[in-house]
Amino acid sequence: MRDFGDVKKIVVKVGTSTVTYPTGKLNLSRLEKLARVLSDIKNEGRDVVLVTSGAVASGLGRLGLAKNHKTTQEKQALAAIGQGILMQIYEKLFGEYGVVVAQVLLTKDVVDEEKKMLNVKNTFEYLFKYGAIPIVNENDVVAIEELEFGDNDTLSAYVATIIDADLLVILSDIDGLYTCDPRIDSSAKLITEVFEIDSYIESIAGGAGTANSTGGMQTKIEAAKIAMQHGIPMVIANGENPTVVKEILEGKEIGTLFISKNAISR
Ligand SMILES: Nc1ncnc2c1ncn2[C@@H]1O[C@H](COP(=O)(O)OP(=O)(O)O)[C@@H](O)[C@H]1O
Ligand SMILES: N[C@@H](CCC(=O)OP(=O)(O)O)C(=O)O
Repeated sequence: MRDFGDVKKIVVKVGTSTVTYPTGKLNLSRLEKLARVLSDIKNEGRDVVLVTSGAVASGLGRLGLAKNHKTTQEKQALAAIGQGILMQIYEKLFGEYGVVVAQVLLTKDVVDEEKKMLNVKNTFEYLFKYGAIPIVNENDVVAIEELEFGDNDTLSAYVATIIDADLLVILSDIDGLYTCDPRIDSSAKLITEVFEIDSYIESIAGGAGTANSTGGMQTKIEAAKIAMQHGIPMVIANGENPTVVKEILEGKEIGTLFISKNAISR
């Protein structure tokens, strides 16, 4: 039986395939549900952070370009165009529920340099004090190799550790971790709980499922490793209906839960 009733701080990550259509246009009905459920969770008295992908895809969508415009420079420029599109819709949708949002763009140096990490930590703390929902993405424009997370799955796990979250939820276009990629093998079975990332778990995690996404299950397993090392439970679930976040907090057995044995006995 899962019990997340006491969760005070939650990080929710949404992938490109959850927030945009393959055309790169925004999935408005899904974003509306996401803003509603996260506002509701905030109203319950929890601190909420949203880590959102979709900037590059939104840039593609706005310009009406094909998916193959994806050199690093193209992606950086597309992200610069798309990030504003994302923030504009979040500002509008959360605003309808009276929730203040804040844009936080991060690069990997924040986890490598103590002073920067402290600045970021303090900013999150004040945003929570102000009752805001921080909306996080990688700062793609400056994220050259040495500075980059490269994917928002590991970014969300680092954010969870920085704010000392009680739960990380990764919403994707799939129900959770399967015994192999269900897009390739229809006999794949959903794994409901993982207590340790061993070589078997690493071996079954494949790459991205859609052209606009990054990392696939591999980067979600990397995220799980980071979260588990810090004793933070993580759930991968299908973001098709974002109200699933509320159900997860209610303790429903949804998706794949990653939890270290130490965290259970705490
Ligand atoms: N073992 C696995 N279990 C589930 N999905 C897997 C697995 N291996 C690879 N995948 C792929 O990972 C995809 C989800 O990751 P990704 O495409 O990066 O989406 P997102 O944009 O949500 O991050 C799935 O659609 C699936 O095709
Ligand atoms: N920072 C990029 C997201 C990269 C990424 O990890 O995407 P995804 O695999 O869809 O979570 C963007 O906003 O387009």
